[in-house]
Amino acid sequence: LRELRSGGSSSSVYSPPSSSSSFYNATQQRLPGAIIIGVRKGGTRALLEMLNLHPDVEVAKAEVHYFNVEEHYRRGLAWYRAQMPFTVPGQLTVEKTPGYFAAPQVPARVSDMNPAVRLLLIVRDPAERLISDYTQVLHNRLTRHKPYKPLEELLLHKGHIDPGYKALQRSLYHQHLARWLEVFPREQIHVVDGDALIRDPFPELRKAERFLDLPPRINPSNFYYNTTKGFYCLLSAGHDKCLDESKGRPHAPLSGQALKKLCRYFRKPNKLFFEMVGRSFAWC
Ligand SMILES: Nc1ncnc2c1ncn2[C@@H]1O[C@H](COP(=O)(O)OS(=O)(=O)O)[C@@H](OP(=O)(O)O)[C@H]1O
Repeated sequence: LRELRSGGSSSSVYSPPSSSSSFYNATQQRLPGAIIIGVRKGGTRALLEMLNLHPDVEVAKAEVHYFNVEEHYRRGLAWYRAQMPFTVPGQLTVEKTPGYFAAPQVPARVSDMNPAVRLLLIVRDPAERLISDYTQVLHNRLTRHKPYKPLEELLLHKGHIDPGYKALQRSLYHQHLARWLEVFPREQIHVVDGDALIRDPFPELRKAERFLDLPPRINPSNFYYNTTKGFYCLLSAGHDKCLDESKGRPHAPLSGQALKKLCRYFRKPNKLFFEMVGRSFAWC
């Protein structure tokens, strides 16, 4: 279990300070034993920060994009390991890169690193996710003073849903999951309900702890609802932390009619996804 949790260890990256303490000697950067693979805008940051409340978990603060960006992947595992936090034996290293889920080359690469690595997939209503995805791109463009088309123009072509729209494709969860299931057994992928995580994080965290074989250490008292933000924030050792303003921002508008078309479009893909994961979600 420890081997699986630590994902193997580094022998050369870290030179510990000269100390006789075996604790310091054992402090190293280790490959992740668990990865949050997506979905983009599903609540991956919230899940990572919440898992980080656990004393046996250390997380890579920034998205690593090792398996999905060629330039990073070419740098090899030593580079990947160097992006990880320092841990002591028995602690679990976790990283999150939402771009992994929909990138076709990633599942085999992750398996090459460690076929026993545990995978967390946080999903959210695919229509909401798409709108959130659009809102993020719109925001990025506006901050660079670049124009961007209204969502409806990107989403609809001659009044019908345009299957070529990238943000729509990222919401076709069954297609992406099928590629992961060619490489990993279903039991190795834990599905987190991102909508439930927003409503009440604790039950989702308890299930994630169980999946990761962690002793139950995250408690309901680690969360409080922040009425100003309209989301749960984190409480740990007297510190109070909300996610930044890019998480939980107002969504770009979409007409009721277009939303209805979108929901109808997702009906079949959603059903296929539910069959794959063996459970259903109350999505539109
Ligand atoms: N507690 C808490 N606080 C703030 N935000 C929360 C929280 N839990 C889940 N979420 C939802 O996380 C959504 C962003 O998802 P990601 O972190 O996966 O986005 S990203 O892909 O990394 O950009 C973000 O999406 P938007 O609401 O569309 O901004 C949030 O709805």
